[in-house]
Amino acid sequence: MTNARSMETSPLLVLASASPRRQALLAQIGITPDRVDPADLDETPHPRELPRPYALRLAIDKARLVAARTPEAALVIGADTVVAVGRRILPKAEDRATARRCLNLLSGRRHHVLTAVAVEPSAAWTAGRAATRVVESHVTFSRLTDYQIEALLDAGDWEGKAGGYALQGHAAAFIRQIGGSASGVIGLPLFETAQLLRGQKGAWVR
Ligand SMILES: Cc1cn([C@H]2C[C@H](O)[C@@H](COP(=O)(O)OP(=O)(O)OP(=O)(O)O)O2)c(=O)[nH]c1=O
Repeated sequence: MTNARSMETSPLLVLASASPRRQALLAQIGITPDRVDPADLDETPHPRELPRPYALRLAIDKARLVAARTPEAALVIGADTVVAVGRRILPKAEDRATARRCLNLLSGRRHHVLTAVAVEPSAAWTAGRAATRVVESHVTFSRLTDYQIEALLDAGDWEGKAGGYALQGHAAAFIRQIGGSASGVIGLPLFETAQLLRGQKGAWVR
C-alpha cells in the first residue's frame, strides 16, 4: 500500500519511537513515517503516579521532545504502553528475572494495558494541533505453571515489553480473553491513531 500523503498539504510525519512494533502497526494501515526519531526519555514513574496519567505524560513528552528538535514543518507521533495490575505499574522487562516476576503476577488474572498516543506539531507547522488519546484494554491470562513461564522466558519475546509479554508472541497461547484494542496492547491503537491523523491537515489516512 502506498502512503497517501500529499506533499503540498502535509508536514513531515515523524514517529518518535524506537519500537519496531509501532512502525509495523503504522505500516499495517498504509502509513510510512518520513522519519523515525526515538525520544529516549527517562521513563521512571513519579512516586504514586497512576497508570493512565503516566502513559499520557510519557506519550506527550516523547512527541514534544522530538517536535522541539525538528525545525521543519512536521507532525510528531509519540506513544507509550503501560501494563497495570490495579494501580500498580509493571516494569518494561529488560531482564529475565523481571519478566518472570511480571508473568507470575499476571498468571490467572485480568490486567489492564493503557496505551497513550500524542501528536504534536513542530513550531514550523502552524496548521497542526496537539492532540492525545488514551486507550485502555484488558487482557486475561490463564493460570501459568512454572514450566510454562520458563518456556515463555526461553522464547525471549518478553524483552523490552511492558509487563514482560507480547500479545503478538508466544504469550498468545495463554491469553484467554482480550477486550479493547489489540493494536493498542501491542503498542499503537490503530483506530484512535487514524482518528488523530484524520483530525490534522494532511492526508495520511482516509
Ligand atoms: C503488552 C505488550 C507490550 N508491547 C510493547 C509495546 C512497546 O514497544 C513496549 C512498551 O514500551 P514503551 O515505552 O511504550 O515503548 P518502547 O520503549 O518500545 O519504544 P519508545 O518509547 O521509543 O516508543 O512494549 C508489545 O509489543 N506487546 C505487548 O503485548
